[in-house]
Amino acid sequence: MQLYLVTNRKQCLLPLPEVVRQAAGAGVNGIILREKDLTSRELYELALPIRKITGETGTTLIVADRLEVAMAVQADGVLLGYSSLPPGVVKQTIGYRGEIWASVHSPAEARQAQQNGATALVAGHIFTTDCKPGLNPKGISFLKEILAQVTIPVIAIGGITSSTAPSLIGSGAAGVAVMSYINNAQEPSLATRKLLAVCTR
Ligand SMILES: Cc1ncc(COP(=O)(O)OP(=O)(O)O)c(N)n1
Ligand SMILES: Cc1ncsc1CCOP(=O)(O)O
Ligand SMILES: [Mg+2]
Repeated sequence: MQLYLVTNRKQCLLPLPEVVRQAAGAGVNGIILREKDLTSRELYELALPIRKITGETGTTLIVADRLEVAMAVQADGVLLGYSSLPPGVVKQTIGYRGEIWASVHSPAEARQAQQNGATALVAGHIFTTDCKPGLNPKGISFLKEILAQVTIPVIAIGGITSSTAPSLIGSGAAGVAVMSYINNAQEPSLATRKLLAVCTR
């Protein structure tokens, strides 16, 4: 399984570019830059050094929500959520040629996203997480329902740690996306290595 870091600079004990540098250096497969509260200009300024770091390590960079920022920094793709442009608009109307990932929360959304040109899906939240307070986790059964609907890669998100990730091996998920476990770590490189050891088992 692949391992993706979803950024959250507010959880970080170090400056975000340093967390990204450590995770990328430790071998994470990709960075999903998700800082929804920033303006496009602010996100662009933050994305520039992160693009430089990921370029040096050959790590995939996906920008969440903001297609214009993804294009401006020549990221590998965009991750579209509820408040973003729909995948079909990004692909057909705009003609974006990069990766188009979609954040999905039901089998119907997953099917629709694939039909409209999504190249991968991020599905969750699978396990309990402080990032989705008061919301019941959807569990591995939900992941399986999504996998049954689509042929594109599906990445599991929500509550992924070195303790929960092993239960996803063999589930069919192409990867896992992690926020708290790495952003919030004293040593993001160590947290990344621990998760990679599980994911590559
Ligand atoms: C039921 C439901 N509605 C909306 C959201 C927010 O989804 P999304 O746009 O994917 O944003 P994040 O998942 O990145 O917070 C949701 N999670 N669930
Ligand atoms: C963006 C997002 N969508 C579902 S859970 C989540 C946050 C990541 O969860 P965690 O911090 O538990 O890795
Ligand atoms: Mg979501």
